[in-house]
Amino acid sequence: MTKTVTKIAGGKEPVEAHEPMSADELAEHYRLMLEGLGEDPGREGLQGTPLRAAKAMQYLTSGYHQSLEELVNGALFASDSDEMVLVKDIELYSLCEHHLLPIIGKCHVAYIPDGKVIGLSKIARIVDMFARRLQIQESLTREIAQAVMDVTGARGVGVVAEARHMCMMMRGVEKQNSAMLTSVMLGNFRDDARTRSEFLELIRRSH
Ligand SMILES: Nc1nc2c(ncn2[C@@H]2O[C@H](COP(=O)(O)OP(=O)(O)OP(=O)(O)O)[C@@H](O)[C@H]2O)c(=O)[nH]1
Ligand SMILES: [Zn+2]
Repeated sequence: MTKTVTKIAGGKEPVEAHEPMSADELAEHYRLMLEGLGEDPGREGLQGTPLRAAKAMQYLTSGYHQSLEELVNGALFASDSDEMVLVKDIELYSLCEHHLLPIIGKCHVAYIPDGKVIGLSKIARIVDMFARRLQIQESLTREIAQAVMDVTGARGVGVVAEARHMCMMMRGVEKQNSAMLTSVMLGNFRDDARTRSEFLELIRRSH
């Protein structure tokens, strides 16, 4: 396996990383992992598992290979609205970079346009692009906010994420009811207390 410098799409700086493997190559590592866990990868129930798991993990980290530009695909529309746009309760499925276990929750994204609005679905796609990487919730929240800002040139962006970490529930401290809340406010969401509280108030409402 050669170590190369790969530009991770969407990241600000090129990061040093390995070239990704094919699903078949990655499956071989899953097969070894099963052996390492004392399992028999040859038994009937596990025969397709290494390749299945490899493909699943590739999908769950496919956000590394997406670019914001392709994802937005030009879906920006001229608008003179300067009212807040909020997309609430976007499902969030990510993987924690410490344990490779799921982070499950939801995310609320708001922005105040400055001349253009973005296609509604694209906000959810931006969330998925950063969620489908190995993450900590703080970075995930910040990357989503910054991407929405960069793409829309908005006056401000607010992102709140609330999620449960399987590494805290299934193992470790085994806390089943704790959730982590993170928020990032940019532009006038940061500078203007009224904008921020309108956002937080809208999130709190059930409809
Ligand atoms: N800040 C932050 N911490 C996280 C996130 N996901 C997992 N962690 C924490 O990362 C830490 C890793 O700590 P370590 O002591 O190295 O790992 P560990 O022995 O598995 O820790 P325990 O989970 O406490 O058993 C733990 O406290 C996790 O709860 C996240 O998104 N943000
Ligand atoms: Zn974890």
